[in-house]
This record gives sequence, structure tokens and C-alpha cells, in this order.
Amino acid sequence: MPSVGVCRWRSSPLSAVLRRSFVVDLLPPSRSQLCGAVPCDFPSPDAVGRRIRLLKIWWKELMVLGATTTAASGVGPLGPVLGDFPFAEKLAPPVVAPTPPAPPPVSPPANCHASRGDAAWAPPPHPSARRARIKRPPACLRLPPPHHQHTHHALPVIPPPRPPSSAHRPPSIQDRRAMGTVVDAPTVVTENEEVAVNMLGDKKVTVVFVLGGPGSGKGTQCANIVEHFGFTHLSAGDLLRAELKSGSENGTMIENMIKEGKIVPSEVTIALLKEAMIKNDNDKFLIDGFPRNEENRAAFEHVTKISPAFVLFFDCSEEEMEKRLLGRNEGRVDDNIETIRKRFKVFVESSLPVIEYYKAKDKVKKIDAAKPIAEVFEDVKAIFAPYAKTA
Ligand SMILES: Nc1ncnc2c1ncn2[C@@H]1O[C@H](COP(=O)(O)OP(=O)(O)O)[C@@H](O)[C@H]1O
Ligand SMILES: Nc1ccn([C@H]2C[C@H](O)[C@@H](COP(=O)(O)OP(=O)(O)O)O2)c(=O)n1
Repeated sequence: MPSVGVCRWRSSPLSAVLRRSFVVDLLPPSRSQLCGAVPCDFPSPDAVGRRIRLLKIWWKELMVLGATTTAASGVGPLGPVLGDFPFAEKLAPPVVAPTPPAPPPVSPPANCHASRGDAAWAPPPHPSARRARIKRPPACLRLPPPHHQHTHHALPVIPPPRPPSSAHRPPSIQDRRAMGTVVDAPTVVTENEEVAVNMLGDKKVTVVFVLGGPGSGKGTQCANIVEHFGFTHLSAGDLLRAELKSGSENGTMIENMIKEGKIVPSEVTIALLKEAMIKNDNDKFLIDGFPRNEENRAAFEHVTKISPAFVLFFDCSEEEMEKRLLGRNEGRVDDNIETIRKRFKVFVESSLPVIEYYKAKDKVKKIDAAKPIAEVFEDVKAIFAPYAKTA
């Protein structure tokens, strides 16, 4: 049994939309493997059904991880709280079959160019991973390429995005563990949806996602875009830092995630972004540093029904980004060499797949961000020309 499960209902002050969350925290050492929240918004009977389904899947994953359900922090044991789940039938813990013995080592297929020692190759999943709800791509395509330091970020060889269908979900925790990737972000089970209406209340919005590695110059160029093209800049990192300083109940969790270079649960970041967009009169937003993983992306689409006009991707070598971050001098707790390396790893493993997702939709505009600031902005300007202010 790896850890103690803590479960509670709580009201989120962050957003009227994410009113209630079913929160499950695993204490160390499993905290880094699984920590997150299933947003439970109940606008319609359909949505209730879907949430219950998601909750069941999540519950099973917890059980498979072997979480015990002991009460901790005075918030109550998992079972009784699940029993209180409004609208839900009782969610009995699934019977978990004993894990079969590990299969003998398998060599990569002849037509797979990666070698066994290569992170790009993964053996077929252990039978315990058979619960996967998605059709798995060929093993040799499953992982991003190995993480080399000081290299440009060629987009990883990953399977093309799944077609939008409620039958397809991001890989489960077991899938990711079977793949051998680090589960660096909490998992919210979300569905791929293509329901963009781009409306926030009665305002139609244009959103551009600004992505790139830490220190690639996203914030610097966003300031230029704001000045020349009338967008409002929303940095996910800045919003999270402001939230932690505000003394919010999520403050400690956010601080720890940032210090560790990890990605904060989507519901927190999305609520902050949504609130900021609603409060602002502008209808054109640069969302900087988000979505940082597939969970961020799918949850944002699900909650906001907003799809980006395009994704601005700042491509830069790690060597250059590291130099810039170490010279940034903004007093950030995560601009130290140890956390920087972790952030690079998270970027390659979790953020590049998001860029790949949008690339397949022909929505990525890639910029060579290694050039001097003014030259980078020349390239950015060409992309934003259609949004030139007409005053
Ligand atoms: N093209 C560039 N060339 C050199 N330094 C840059 C460039 N763009 C940004 N910087 C500097 O690098 C550091 C990181 O830039 P920043 O915009 O904060 O990156 P990000 O928002 O992507 O983390 C800052 O100190 C910034 O002044
Ligand atoms: N979508 C996001 C964006 C940022 N964060 C957290 C984790 C990131 O390492 C920190 C800092 O992000 P920020 O975008 O400000 O900084 P860098 O691009 O890494 O320089 O915030 C997050 O958890 N989720």
C-alpha cells in the first residue's frame, strides 16, 4: 500500500463554474504519482452522468495504485465521502485482480529503429496495463524522443492526435507508468472535445496560446504583442504566483509545484485564467505558458469551450534558455539550475505533445526564439499582422 488517500468535498472560491471538486490527495511517496481533482460541475443531467463515469474511472485508478482510505487531516476517509457524492449511486471499490508476474524481457521489433536502451522504445505493456481504454499506438512510437540536453526541440515522434470522440481519453496513470514516463502532473480524466464556441458570457473571444520552453522569451514577446496588437497578456505562471501570494487555500500546493518545476492541477489554473478573461473587457488574449500538458489542454477546452486561433511556439535550445533563466534575476524560486533542469524535462515530456497536437491541426506558428529580441519580434509581427490595431 503506497500511501494514504485523503478525500474531501470542497467549494472552490476561484470560479463559479468549477463550483465543486472532488479532491483526492495522496500523501508522499505517491503524491508525485497522483494528485489532482476531478472537477464536478453539474449543469445538466448529461454532465452529471459523465462526471460520475469519470469519477468511477478515477476511483478505480486510485484503487489500482493501492491507496488506502484512511482518514487524514481530519477530512474523512475516502469511502464515506464517496458515499456522500450527490446524484451518484454508491461507488464500490473495484475488485482488483492480483497482478500477474512480469513478462520476460522483450526486444524491440525489427522495424523499430530505437534500441532497447533507448527511451523512445518501450516493450509491450505489462498485462496489468491492459485496462487501457485507448487503442495503443505501436510501441516504438509511444514515447517522445530521449531528452538530450542542449539540443533544439525537434517535435517528438508521438502518435497523431486522437480523433475527437468521447471514446478516446488521454492515457491513464497506468498507461503512463507502463510507458515509463514520469507522471509529473496530476491527472484529470478528461475527454477530447471539439465544441469550441469561443464565447465567454456574451463576449466572443480570440485566444492565442503562447508556448515554448522556460526562458524561451514568451513573456518578453508577449509584452511587445500587447503594445502593438492590443492583446491582453495572461501569463499562467504569473496568475499562479499571484494566487499563492494572495494567501489562497491552494497557496502551499502551488508553491510546492512551482518549486519542483511541476504542473499545477488544471482546475486551479483554468479557473484563474477564466476569471481573468471574464474580468477583462478586452476580447483578445495571449495565454502564455498554458496549456502545459495534455490535461491542461483538454480540461481548458472542456470547461471554456474555447479553442485557440493559433499557437505561437517559441523554439529555443536548452543551452540558450538555461543561460537566460540564470540571468533573469527576477528572484524566482524556480530559476535555479536544479529546478530549471526539471522544468526542461517537464517541457519535453508534457508540453511538446501539446504543441504536436496543435501542429496536427495546422495551428502552430513556430518562431526561432534563439535570435535577438528585436529579430524575434520581427517574426512575431508578421504573424500578428492580421490583428494590427486600426486606430
Ligand atoms: N531573444 C532573446 N535574446 C536574449 N535574451 C532574451 C530573449 N528573449 C528574452 N530574453 C531574456 O531571457 C529571460 C527570459 O525571458 P522571458 O521572456 O522571461 O521567458 P519566458 O517567459 O519564456 O520564461 C529574460 O531575462 C529576458 O529578458
Ligand atoms: N499552465 C501552467 C503554467 C505554469 N505553471 C507553473 C509551473 C511552472 O514551472 C511555473 C512557472 O511558469 P512560467 O510560465 O511563469 O515560467 P517559465 O515559462 O517556466 O519561465 O508555473 C503551471 O503549473 N501550469
